Amino acid sequence: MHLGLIGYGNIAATLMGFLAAPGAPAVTRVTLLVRPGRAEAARAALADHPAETSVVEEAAALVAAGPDLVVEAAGHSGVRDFVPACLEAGRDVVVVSVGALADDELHARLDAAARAGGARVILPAGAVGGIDLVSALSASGEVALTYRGTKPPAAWAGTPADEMLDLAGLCEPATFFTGSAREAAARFPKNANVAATLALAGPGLDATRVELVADPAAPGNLHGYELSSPAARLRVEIENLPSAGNAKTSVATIYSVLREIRNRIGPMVI
Ligand SMILES: NC(=O)C1=CN([C@@H]2O[C@H](COP(=O)(O)OP(=O)(O)OC[C@H]3O[C@@H](n4cnc5c(N)ncnc54)[C@H](OP(=O)(O)O)[C@@H]3O)[C@@H](O)[C@H]2O)C=CC1
Ligand SMILES: O=C([O-])CC(=O)C(=O)O
Repeated sequence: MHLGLIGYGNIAATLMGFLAAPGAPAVTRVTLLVRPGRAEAARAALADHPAETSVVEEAAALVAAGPDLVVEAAGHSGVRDFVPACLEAGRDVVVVSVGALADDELHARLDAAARAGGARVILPAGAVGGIDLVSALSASGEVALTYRGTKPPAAWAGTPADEMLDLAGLCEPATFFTGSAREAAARFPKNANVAATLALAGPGLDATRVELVADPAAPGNLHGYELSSPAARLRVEIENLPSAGNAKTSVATIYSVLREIRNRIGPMVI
């Protein structure tokens, strides 16, 4: 497979490591799209990678390279800047920064671009699980979903939580946000993508209730949710290991992207 990758931060670099490991999906070529001025550093970092790699700085160059699948791992602005062009050119895109779709205008733009190009936007489960059931149950009638995201204080650094709490001095759990998934995704673009994923699979961005918590005793990044529907009730608690390169991002997110790649290559999808 020829993989297109947008962004070269924690997720992309860790993913490239996974793809270099024995038994990895057969990605033989990677075209990486980075911001202008970042290409040299990315080229140097990937010099020894077993796949054939090239680094470009414009969406047109990524599209021209002809990747079989594109993965966006560049945050909400990366979705806005580069994903529409990939879709219009007929490339399916795994959008990791799902919360970007909380912007209705961008959501509609992606939808139109995908239709125009005959391509698909693939929303991975990311750091959360059970999306298959949430999505399936959304057809069963009225669905209610409440999500709680709990992370250690350091994972909320640089977010609005910084202004609301003394993160470094926190001695007990503090709930600093309650609201809709749409609001959470917009205000916490690096931490509330999971809320958007659950909402898009389930009752929608405005109906999904979200609580965000900083907890100095949290053993990792915790994602919990409760769903009730006419067909089933569901209670999920996930304890995720933060990734080494970014405390905000759980490692499971990167395995989830790897799964999307594996499912595109192998004969069986699971
Ligand atoms: N679905 C899910 O469950 C999850 C989704 N996420 C999403 O994934 C994103 C990436 O996570 P992670 O890799 O850990 O974050 P990092 O901050 O480590 O990496 C983000 C990278 O994206 C690059 N970037 C930012 N804007 C653009 C742009 N417009 N064009 C190209 N590159 C850009 C940055 O480049 P530069 O160095 O130039 O700034 C940086 O290298 C998060 O921001 C979050 O939105 C994260 C966790 C879970
Ligand atoms: O990786 C995580 O734990 C979840 C996350 O940051 C997000 O939802 O944006």
